[in-house]
Amino acid sequence: MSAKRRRAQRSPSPQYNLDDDSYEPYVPISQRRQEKLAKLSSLGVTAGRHKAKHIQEEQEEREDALKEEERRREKARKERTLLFEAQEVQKRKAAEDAKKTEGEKAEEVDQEILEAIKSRRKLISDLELAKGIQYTDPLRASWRPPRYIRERTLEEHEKLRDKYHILVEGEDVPPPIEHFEDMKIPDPILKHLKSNRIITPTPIQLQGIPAAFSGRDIIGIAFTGSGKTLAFCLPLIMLALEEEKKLPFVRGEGPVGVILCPSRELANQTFENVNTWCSALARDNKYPQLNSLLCMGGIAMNEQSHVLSKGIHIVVATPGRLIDMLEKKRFTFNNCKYLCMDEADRMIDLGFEDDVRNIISFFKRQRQTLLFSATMPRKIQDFAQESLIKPVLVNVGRAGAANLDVLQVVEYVKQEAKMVYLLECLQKTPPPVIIFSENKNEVDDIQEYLLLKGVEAVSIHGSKTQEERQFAIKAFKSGTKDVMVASGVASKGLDFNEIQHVIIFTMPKEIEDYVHQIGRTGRSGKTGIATTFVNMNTPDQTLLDLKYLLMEAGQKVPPFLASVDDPRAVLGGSLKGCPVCGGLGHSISNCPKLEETQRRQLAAHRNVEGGSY
Ligand SMILES: Nc1ncnc2c1ncn2[C@@H]1O[C@H](COP(=O)(O)OP(=O)(O)OP(=O)(O)O)[C@@H](O)[C@H]1O
Repeated sequence: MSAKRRRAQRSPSPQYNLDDDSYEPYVPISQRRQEKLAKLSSLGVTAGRHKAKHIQEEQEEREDALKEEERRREKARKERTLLFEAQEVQKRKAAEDAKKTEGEKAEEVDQEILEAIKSRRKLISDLELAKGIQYTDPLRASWRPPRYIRERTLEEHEKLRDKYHILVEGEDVPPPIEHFEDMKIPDPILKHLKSNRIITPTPIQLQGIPAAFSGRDIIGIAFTGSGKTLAFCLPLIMLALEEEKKLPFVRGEGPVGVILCPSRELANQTFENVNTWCSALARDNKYPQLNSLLCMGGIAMNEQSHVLSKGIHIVVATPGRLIDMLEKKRFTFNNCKYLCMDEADRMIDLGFEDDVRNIISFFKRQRQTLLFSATMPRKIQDFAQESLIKPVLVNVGRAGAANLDVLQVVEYVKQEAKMVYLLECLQKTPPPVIIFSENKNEVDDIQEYLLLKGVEAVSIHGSKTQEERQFAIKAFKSGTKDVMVASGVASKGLDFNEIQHVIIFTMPKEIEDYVHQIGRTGRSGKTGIATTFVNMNTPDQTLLDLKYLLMEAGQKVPPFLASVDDPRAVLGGSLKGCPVCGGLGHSISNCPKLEETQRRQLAAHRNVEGGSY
């Protein structure tokens, strides 16, 4: 083989081998130049776009950063302003506070406490609450004042109220009526009242009775012994009479209304009054017999089975037994439309509030609600106003003021000298006399001492049996016994005839209790004396309450009492009465009643907690 042929076999020429990968076809220079140009120009545009995008992004980032910075600055500026404002407010407040007297500051604290304790549930039934029932108008009544009274002007009504020192609040208050004869009361009752020397209405009656006859809810406040019982019993008797006339009651029907009392003694006394007036009515053949039921602890219900076997018109009750009877369905409140609470401030405050709510939940229809008392602190009045429907407030004198027919004597008697001085004190007037003490043991000690000294004395307090309590009251009322020694039980509402003298052996902490206690004398327009022993053991605050009460009633203030300074006056605060208990000598922040309430609530709370284990 020639050398030329062998070279050709080992290394073939690239131009001729078409299967070789490295083969590149020939492209003319002009075409290649154009293609390069196109490639370059296309590369240039993309880079421009990328670049523009990049620039825009950078720009946006810068703007965002600027905005962020601006926001931070604004926030800081605002914070600085708020801080500044807060500092300014603080400075202003400090300056204002500096200007305020200690008294004004104390008043602010009192206001805060009052606001805090104000939040109470309205006195409406759970059923009404659940169904969202809200009555807006008072019950309709068929009674109307006589035409000539309706035709009087509002000024004439107001003049009459002024004449009797009656203050009223409320919408469309019914007119006052000066004579029982104009109230359309049935003749037999009028005659009976007359025979008991009840001839003209007292101020609470002349405004309270027309308002109640008109179907209005009432908050009635008038001093002790001013005839409130008739003012709330008579409207119920009239209502029962009207219902009975429409359709006579048969077994299982009724009652039309209920009167609630805080103690058995008071319930018993009110029941006797209602019975007397109903009997007076039934003695006249023109009128039907109205049946009333006394419903309170301590009496066997079978004693009353004869009443339960007929229709019942009126129930007078203490809360506990009433709830028991309602739960046992001995009668129902399906058609009950009158609820009255005597000594109402006590009923809807300490101790009974839950019972009252429970009782209200048995009502199935709208009712007329009446609250009566001699003492009614502002806090309770406000609460009551909220719970009633367009109530009429009838106020005779300041709520919680003492009866002006009572001569109040306050004496400083050392603790160890009290018993001996008591004997001397008993000589001031002829019997009957009531002696009050706050403490059950002290009541027993006093009675024992008096019995040893030959004084005919009986006693009542919460630890005595019902029989003992009833015996004591009967013996004292009938005049068999000259002196009754009692704890607070007997102070509220009991109407003993002709009591000449009340001796308060231990001054109660709450001034309301004092007002009720001295109110056992000076009733029904008669005068009486109240002697109160105080000494080192009587707290200054109680002495202050007493001092202001004496001043208000225009009574002599003994020097030792006059010398008790009021810290509020020293601090320059206002001397308004306490809204919780009505005491004039202290503010809410040191109210003994509030302390007592809190103590009870704490105790109740502990009991509940204890019970859950
Ligand atoms: N219009 C009247 N005229 C004369 N005496 C009356 C009149 N109304 C009631 N009384 C008599 O006055 C006395 C006191 O009445 P009542 O017990 O109703 O007073 P009160 O205002 O309820 O007192 P308290 O706040 O102490 O319960 C009773 O003996 C009663 O018979």
